[in-house]
This record gives sequence, C-alpha cells and structure tokens, in this order.
Amino acid sequence: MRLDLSLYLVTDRGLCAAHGLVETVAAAVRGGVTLVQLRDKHASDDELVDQARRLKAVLYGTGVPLIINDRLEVALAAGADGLHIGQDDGDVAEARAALGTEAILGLSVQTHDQLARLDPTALDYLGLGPVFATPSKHDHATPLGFEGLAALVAASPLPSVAIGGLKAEHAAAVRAAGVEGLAVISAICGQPDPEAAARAFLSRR
Ligand SMILES: Cc1ncc(COP(=O)(O)OP(=O)(O)O)c(N)n1
Ligand SMILES: Cc1nc(C(=O)O)sc1CCOP(=O)(O)O
Ligand SMILES: [Mg+2]
Repeated sequence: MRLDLSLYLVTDRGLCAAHGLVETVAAAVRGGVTLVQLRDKHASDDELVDQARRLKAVLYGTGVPLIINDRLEVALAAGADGLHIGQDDGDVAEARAALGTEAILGLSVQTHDQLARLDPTALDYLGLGPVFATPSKHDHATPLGFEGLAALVAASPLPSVAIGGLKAEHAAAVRAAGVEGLAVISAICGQPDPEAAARAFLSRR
C-alpha cells in the first residue's frame, strides 16, 4: 500500500471516547488523514486485534494504511498494513523479517545517536519527537523544538514525520523543518469535530 506521511493520526482510546474509535478514525480520514496508527497501551492483544479488524473495515477502499503501535503479533494477527516501534519495543530486523517486505515499518527516533545506529534498509519511515512536551505520552523524551527537529531531519536517511504537541498552527513551521508530515493524537482525536480538525492541518501547509 502506498505510504503517504502527510497527516498521520495516532489513536488514543480515551481521547477517542466521545465519538468512539471507529467513528473518530472515519471522520479524520474524511478530513484528509493519510495514515492511521492504532495505539492503545491498556488493551489486551485480543482486544487490540478486534479494534484493528474494525478499523481495517472502516479504512477498506480509502487507500489509508493501518499501522499497529508496538505489538508485532497483533499486526500479524490482524493483517494490518504495518507496525510502528520505539527504541525499546524490539528488534527492527526481527520485525521486518516477520512482517515481510511489503509491510510498512516505522521507528521512533529522539537523538542523533539513534539515527546513526539504525538500519535504513529495514525501515520505511521515522517518527521524530517530541517536538513539544505533551500529556499524550507520559514518558516522552526531552522536546526537540523546531531547531532540534530540523537538525534531526537533516541527518535522517529516511522520510520522517514529526510528533508531539502538534497543532494545526504548527503545520507550516514543522513542514519547513523538512519532515514529510505530522503525526497527531490530541489535536484530532480529542476534538469535538475530528474531520474539521484534520482538515485544519492540511489547510495550513
Ligand atoms: C509516528 C510515531 N512516532 C513516534 C511514536 C512513539 O513511539 P514510542 O517511542 O514507541 O512510544 P509509544 O507510542 O509506544 O508510547 C509513535 N507511536 N508514532
Ligand atoms: C505517541 C507519541 N510519541 C511521541 C514521541 O515523542 O515519540 S509524542 C507522542 C504523543 C503525541 O500526542 P499529541 O499529538 O497529543 O501530543
Ligand atoms: Mg512504542
């Protein structure tokens, strides 16, 4: 499936509760989201597979891929389009071997050391962050700011998305730092109108 990193929705069960996970994702895709990551730190594997299957159904025919956060076995069991892992979420080469060459595989990067150590041939994209401090990830690293983000992008061997505390008004400055797109939880999931919230990111390119 084609990888378009322009606007990457990362889900959060709590923040999606007002409209429900499936309707929030459907609305965000109508608003222009190009990639969806199912991220739920509290769900069991079985619950996550069930959520993934429901999201696959709503994304069917849209061309928007479904990525699973952290859990390789869930991505495989649900037949998701890909997996996103962090620095402590397992081995990139093992994930690639298990997923196969067609799947999308993303890795979180916070530092230049991490960039220098990664194997770009096993990966499709990087998630760079956090740009700003955010309550959506309690254990996030030190914020990069726009300058730190631009320095990481300049050294990155792969296309990247920025993540962490991003709102629509940041879209132009974040893209100017060189990323392909923005990854967002609360500025879409936690909004009264997720479709309009997604559209706002794309109108401020
Ligand atoms: C697109 C994207 N970028 C970064 C992250 C963060 O991944 P990670 O560091 O593994 O943290 P958790 O999301 O697992 O808490 C991401 N999920 N997506
Ligand atoms: C999931 C995640 N990863 C981050 C990182 O820095 O790697 S920041 C983050 C949370 C992003 O949520 P919001 O858009 O609500 O700030
Ligand atoms: Mg992770």
